[in-house]
Amino acid sequence: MAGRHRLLLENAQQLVLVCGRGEEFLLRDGAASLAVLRGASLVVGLDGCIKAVGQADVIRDQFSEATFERIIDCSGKCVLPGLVDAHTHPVWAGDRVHEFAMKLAGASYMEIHQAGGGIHFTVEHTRKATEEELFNTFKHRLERMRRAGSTLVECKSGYGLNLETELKMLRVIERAKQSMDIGISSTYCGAHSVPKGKTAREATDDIINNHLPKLKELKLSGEIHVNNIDVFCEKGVFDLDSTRRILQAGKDIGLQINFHGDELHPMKSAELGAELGARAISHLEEVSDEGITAMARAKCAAVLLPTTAYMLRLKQPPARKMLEEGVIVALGSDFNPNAYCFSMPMVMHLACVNMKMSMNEALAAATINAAYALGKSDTHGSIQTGKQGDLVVINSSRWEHLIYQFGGHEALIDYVIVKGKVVYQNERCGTMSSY
Ligand SMILES: N=CN[C@@H](CCC(=O)O)C(=O)O
Ligand SMILES: [Zn+2]
Repeated sequence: MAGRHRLLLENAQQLVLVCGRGEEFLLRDGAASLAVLRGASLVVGLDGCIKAVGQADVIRDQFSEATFERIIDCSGKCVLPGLVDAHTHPVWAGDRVHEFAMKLAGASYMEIHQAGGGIHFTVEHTRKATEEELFNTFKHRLERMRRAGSTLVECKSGYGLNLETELKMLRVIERAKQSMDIGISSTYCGAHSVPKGKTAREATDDIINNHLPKLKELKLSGEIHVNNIDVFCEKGVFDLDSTRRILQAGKDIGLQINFHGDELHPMKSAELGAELGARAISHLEEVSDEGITAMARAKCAAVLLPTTAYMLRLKQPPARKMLEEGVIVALGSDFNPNAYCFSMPMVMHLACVNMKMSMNEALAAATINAAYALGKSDTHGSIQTGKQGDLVVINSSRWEHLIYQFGGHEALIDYVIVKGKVVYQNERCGTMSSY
């Protein structure tokens, strides 16, 4: 194949496809036989999509007449799909390090929340922050996530709780979507907590009667493209009935359902999500056996958040039971002022050690399954001809080192690539060439 192409990654020791047969997700058995090529190369076209993947000599012959904007010799290195972070709260102002000290001293998440801290502390600061201030910190956080290998990130609003600030946050997310080389799935999370001065019912009515109609209007005008709707379904926050009403109203305006459920108390969130056709439910530390069965049957992804369970010393979600029962298990960093972690490699490590997932299962959960949770596994989450050229190159002959070396991702990751463009290059690989 002649012509001009964007990128050739050549002669990788391991090229981790993740899926070998175009799967939209991987269950336990699929993850066990993760698709990996050895001595392989891949080509990304000028449109940012993968054009060919195969043995290095075959690709060399097939593209002997072609030219490339960039060629990277991956001898001794591994190529993986860009990581997908299925759950983050990255737009906010204010510093809650003092609450970390309180939790270390024994205060619970909900004790701090009910005392007016937690989400409410962040809401106060986010309402006061300007859109520019929020964008600048958000941009920096996205760059740190990308530096750790994430190329598609789910980003929530939820620190406004009033229409004005929720829209301010969603505009910040939209601006990053349009201007940064990283994939973003945006989530309206106006039901992240009950705002001070309102009851849960009043907040629910405000969201359904005011927030969501405005979002629909802005979607039609093309100003803001929100993908998902989220609710913190929790004792003392939004109960099952309010959650149902809000999620259904969001689904009615075309949003995918992806919400916080069964985190601190068994709320039957999983059963509700399966009933409503939720794309994903996050947390699930307190999920019931019936909820697991319902999620598996409904192909509703479980987005597990190891850093929050670790940091709050919660009981771990029953990941092994979910995998045995055929649930699609995905991972997210849950980056937020309560769980301050940007790194999906560390999330995968914690999922293995604390949730007893295998490294294969953790990688599938942080790639194809996380993409599925965001409704994007047709374009992201595995290395396959036609999919977006989002890739991570590590300087190790075994891909598992990305999980095994806890906190080692900054030394391991040589290149992060989005749509075939190198968006991060480790300084050990020389200076970044401009396109
Ligand atoms: N549980 C609710 N929401 C976030 C925490 C948000 C915050 O504390 O600021 C979570 O997923 O853990
Ligand atoms: Zn969350």
